[in-house]
Amino acid sequence: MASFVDRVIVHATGGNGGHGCVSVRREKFKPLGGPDGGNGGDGGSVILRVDGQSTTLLGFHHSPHQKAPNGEPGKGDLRHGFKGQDLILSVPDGTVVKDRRGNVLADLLGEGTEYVIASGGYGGLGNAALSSQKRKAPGFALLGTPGAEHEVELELKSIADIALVGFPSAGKSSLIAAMSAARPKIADYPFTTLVPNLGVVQAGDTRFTVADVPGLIPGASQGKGLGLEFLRHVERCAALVHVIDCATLEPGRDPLTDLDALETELAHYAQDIQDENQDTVPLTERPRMVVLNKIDVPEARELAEFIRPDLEKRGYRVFEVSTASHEGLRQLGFAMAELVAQVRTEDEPDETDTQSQVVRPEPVRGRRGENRKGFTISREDRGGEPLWHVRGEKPERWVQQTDFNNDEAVGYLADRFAKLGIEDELFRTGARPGDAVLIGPEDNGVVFDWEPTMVGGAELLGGPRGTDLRLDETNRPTRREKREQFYDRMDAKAEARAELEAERKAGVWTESVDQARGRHLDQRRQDLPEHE
Ligand SMILES: Nc1nc2c(ncn2[C@@H]2O[C@H](COP(=O)(O)OP(=O)(O)OP(=O)(O)O)[C@@H](O)[C@H]2O)c(=O)[nH]1
Ligand SMILES: [Mg+2]
Repeated sequence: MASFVDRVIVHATGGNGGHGCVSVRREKFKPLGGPDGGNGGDGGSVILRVDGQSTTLLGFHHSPHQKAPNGEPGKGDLRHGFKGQDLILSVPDGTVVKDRRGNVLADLLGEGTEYVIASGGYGGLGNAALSSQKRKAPGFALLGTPGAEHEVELELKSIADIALVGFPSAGKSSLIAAMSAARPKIADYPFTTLVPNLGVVQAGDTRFTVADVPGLIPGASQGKGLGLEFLRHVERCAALVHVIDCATLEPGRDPLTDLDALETELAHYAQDIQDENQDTVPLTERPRMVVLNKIDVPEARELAEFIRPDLEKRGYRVFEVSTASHEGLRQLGFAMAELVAQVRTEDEPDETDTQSQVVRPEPVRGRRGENRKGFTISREDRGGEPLWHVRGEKPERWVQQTDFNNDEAVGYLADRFAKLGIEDELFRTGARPGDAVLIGPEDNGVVFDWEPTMVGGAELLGGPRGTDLRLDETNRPTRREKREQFYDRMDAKAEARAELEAERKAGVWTESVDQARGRHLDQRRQDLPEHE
């Protein structure tokens, strides 16, 4: 027996980004023509998209693992790698996406609505894109990052204007088959219908959808029969139609008891779900009608006529039909159309309902405690030694992009870290050179021995943040010292002058100081070559 598939687990893996390429242009007479390695292409994403043609999640039951293609690596001569194509998975309208803990991630309503389960990795830059004024010919390229990997649970909650509810074999599938183009399986055993069938009915100018859901039995809200598996489908329908079998020969069953049993189950279920969907009309308050089926059987017709007044007293509109002879179906169709039109005018759809939208998972950015630059540093102990744990979207991605066999690439990574301020932050939080630094998650990160020299900023090494050894070593004079030096100089000059004057007076010199300077300048002028 086919199993009831409207809840499946999907393991989605985004495609890996292609690696960037390292290449140098070759040209005749130009031995080093500059870098020309192309970029890798981004990996494809795994995306769910609501498709009106799709009615079941059965496909995922058979192939739960879905992987989008990888991006192609870049090549020389500036050829960039192709992007991996997104893998679009068609899902029925009303698919709910949950994580493995049962939290709702997205509720896909409306044709074309998308949800990205696992995004593809980034393609790596080639050495052409990495070249800059300072780094003219990079001997490295960035690696592509791996695609994201996520496991989600998909759950289908059918959306239709009207849901047919009733005991197994009441004739729900027969009814939808008689009124629409849907061709569900019909058979004389309970639980023939395992997956909901949707049919489109046209009555007059009104066109509406009807969902035929699996049969309901007492205890369903506690999980009996197919239990909650299908009560879910009723949840999204604007109106309900009770289909009641008037020809059943089962002991203990008659139309009124059946109806009570159905209402009790719905009420139980409604209570359970009401907390979740507070903005929708409660299940028990949705408009409903009663269809008494199988009146082509004489006893059934009698019974139907007999109980009709009772039902009407309870406030239901009642229709006696036979899906076999098609008796009463026309009136039923118009009554359903009326009901639908009434519901539709009551709640005009908001704009968001008609527009298809793209739902993306929350970006990793802005995690709690992260600083403005997008990373956190926390101190952990590992065997008595401190371990500085760095988390953040950027630093983690940069590590993934680095080819650790290439020193130049490692240097580039170090530059990026320093630029982001990780270096400064490590100093600030009290890390010491030689300490272990873990970047990324515990199980999948990269551990470095921290060597600030490698990263620049080595001069900060000796002292704590705010002090700089260079400052202590220099002897730039203060203003006061400068003034003192000036006076010293002046004094010395005055002394020398006085001494000279004294010597001149004593007759050691035959000319004054000024005369001597003038003579000296004349001499210099004569020595200079003539200008032409
Ligand atoms: N005589 C008669 N038999 C009917 C009529 N409608 C349905 N049946 C029969 O009732 C049986 C059950 O019909 P289904 O339409 O499969 O019933 P269902 O409510 O979809 O049942 P589940 O899918 O098991 O919940 C089938 O053998 C039908 O041929 C009717 O109007 N008259
Ligand atoms: Mg059925």
